[in-house]
Formats: sequence, structure tokens, C-alpha cells
Amino acid sequence: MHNDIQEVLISEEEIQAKIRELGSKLSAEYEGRNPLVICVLKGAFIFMADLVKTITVPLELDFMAVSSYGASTKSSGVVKIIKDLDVSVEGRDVLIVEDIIDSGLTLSHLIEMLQNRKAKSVAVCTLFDKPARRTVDLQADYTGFVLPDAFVVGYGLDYAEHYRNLPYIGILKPEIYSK
Ligand SMILES: O=P(O)(O)OC[C@H]1O[C@H](OP(=O)(O)OP(=O)(O)O)[C@H](O)[C@@H]1O
Ligand code: HPA
Ligand SMILES: [Mg+2]
Repeated sequence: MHNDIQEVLISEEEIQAKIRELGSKLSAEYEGRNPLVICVLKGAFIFMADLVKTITVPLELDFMAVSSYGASTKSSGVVKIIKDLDVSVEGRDVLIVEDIIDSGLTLSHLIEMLQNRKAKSVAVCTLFDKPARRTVDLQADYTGFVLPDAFVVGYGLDYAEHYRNLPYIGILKPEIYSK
């Protein structure tokens, strides 16, 4: 285990098993529909890579980079688009892939934007959800794990850009935040 981690919440094996489950649900749902799968960078990059390998229907993918946390454990409330999509979503079945839903601000902003751009359907698949922290009314269509109200890192999730490469989800030692 990484020296800065106090506790592993979800192991690598549990994450991978859950992703296979999500992949088979999504494969059934999107049969014959050629979805456009959108990865919300940076956090969702590992989940996206593992998830699409478990989806068996033809699909296309694209990437968007947004940021609302910066080097903080609290959302700024302002969702900044750092990189927009390369392709049009008009008339497409869009599946947004997120690592985590916390306040819900990032996703509610994205969903509204994709609907304004006339996507045919917009669904959300998130690996982690912290419903206790929601400030807007939002629910994912597919959820991997429900988490307690604690700041977590690993499997794509960062604290000040670190720990994204950990293959599990963990809680940082408190002294790391106060450095
Ligand atoms: O529901 P919310 O409160 O909006 O929080 C969730 C969002 O916050 C994180 O991204 P962040 O802004 O930290 O960017 P990153 O993915 O580049 O780390 C995470 O990856 C989600 O996109
Ligand atoms: O718990 C979290 N960890 C890392 N990034 C985040 N963005 C929203 N919630 C979190
Ligand atoms: Mg972040």
C-alpha cells in the first residue's frame, strides 16, 4: 500500500469485477445503437479504458476535460471546460463515463450542455457515487459503488494531481492535507 494511504476502501479486484458487471449491462442496453461514449477527463481516464474493453457492442469514443476542484478537496462550483469534444453529439446516444459524482455540479453542467447540443439520449455511468454530498438533484443511470462522505483518491481520482495511478480507492492520511 502507498505510504500516504490510511485505508483501502475498495480493492483493485473489487473494482475490476464491478466493471465487468457494468460492461455487460451496458452491452445489453446499447445493442444495435452505436453509442458515443464520452470520458470526462482527467479523473475518468482509467475507468473509461477498463470499461470500454468490457462493452461488446460497436461504439465510438471522445474525451472532454473539465475541472471544478483544482488543487482542493472542495468543488469551486465553477465547471471549467478545458477541452471540448471533437465530434458533434447531435442525434447520438451519448453515454457519459465519470469516475465520481460528488456535488453533482460537473455532471449537471455537462448533461445540460449535451442536451442543448441535441443529443438523442444522454446517460451516465459512474464508478463511484457520494450521494450524501449532492447539492443538485442528479442520479446516474449506472453506478459502481456508493461511497461514504470522505475524500478519496486512486483509480483516476487525485488530490492535487497525485495518486491517480493507484489501482485501488483509498483514503489519505489526514496529515497529507495539512502539508
Ligand atoms: O460532482 P462534483 O462535485 O462535480 O465532482 C465530481 C467531479 O470532480 C472530479 O473532477 P475534477 O474537477 O477534480 O477534475 P479531474 O477529473 O481532472 O481531477 C471528478 O473527476 C468529477 O469529474
Ligand atoms: O473524493 C474525491 N476525490 C478526488 N476527487 C474528487 N472529486 C470529487 N470528489 C472527489
Ligand atoms: Mg480532481
